Amino acid sequence: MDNLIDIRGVRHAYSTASGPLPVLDGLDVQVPEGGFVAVVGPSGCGKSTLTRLVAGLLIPDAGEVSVHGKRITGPRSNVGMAFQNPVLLEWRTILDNVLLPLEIVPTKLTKAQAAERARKLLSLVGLDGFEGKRPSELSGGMKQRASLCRALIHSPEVLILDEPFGALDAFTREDLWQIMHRVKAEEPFTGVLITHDLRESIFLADQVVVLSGRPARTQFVLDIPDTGVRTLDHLYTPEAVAMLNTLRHQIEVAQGRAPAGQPA
Ligand SMILES: Nc1ncnc2c1ncn2[C@@H]1O[C@H](COP(=O)(O)OP(=O)(O)OP(=O)(O)O)[C@@H](O)[C@H]1O
Repeated sequence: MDNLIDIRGVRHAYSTASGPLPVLDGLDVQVPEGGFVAVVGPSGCGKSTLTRLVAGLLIPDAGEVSVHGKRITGPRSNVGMAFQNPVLLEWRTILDNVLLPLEIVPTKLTKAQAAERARKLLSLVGLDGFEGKRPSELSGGMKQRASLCRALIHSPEVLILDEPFGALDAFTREDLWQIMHRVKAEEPFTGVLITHDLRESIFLADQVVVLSGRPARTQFVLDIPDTGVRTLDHLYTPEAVAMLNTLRHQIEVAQGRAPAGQPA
């Protein structure tokens, strides 16, 4: 399968007052069309920097980032993004917040078609009836669902999720995971998920990439077998526990707290 996102041999350092800060050094991530890759790694290793590269907000010092075989040379509009903080605009209704990207990204949809699409997305994430509400009238999980709809409204080529569920309580987070599966089935996307939650990574993604400590390189890649419909019960199977142990060990290696090799 062709890779829609192809990151090869990327190196990058930020300029800081105290000199260059090397953040990435040997980053390789490939995401096939329709694929969903989770990126995990120690805090501050460069995960969000990776998302900026894919969005074209940052051009690497060395190596290549391409989407659909085209090298990225500047900001891309055909990307949908959702972050830990959903940042919805309080003076707009939920529907109008979801429609916001269409005011920036060119669209072939008429106003009526766009509104219909926004309503469909809101319904898909269980927010029927909330279209006319203001963000402050929604819970944290509901705001995050609205922000997911906003990220998808323009049918982006690439969906980037940077710890979107990180601030939610455990039960709401699990709800959102299941909603993500529903969304992916109805609105297929190619995505990159940044997360600190290993259970989330194996539940949602079809591949998990572990980054080393800073400057980060691709340290380990785990393919998650396609077992059909995933339910939360899958997280408690011996196979899932073994995958979580492998990933936990890799994180400890990345943190310099365990030697490379198989976990004991
Ligand atoms: N614009 C910038 N200028 C200078 N340094 C930066 C900039 N952005 C990020 N950094 C630094 O680069 C490093 C990597 O940051 P990044 O946000 O990519 O890490 P992260 O893995 O997403 O972090 P976390 O897990 O804590 O969310 C950090 O040390 C951060 O302080």
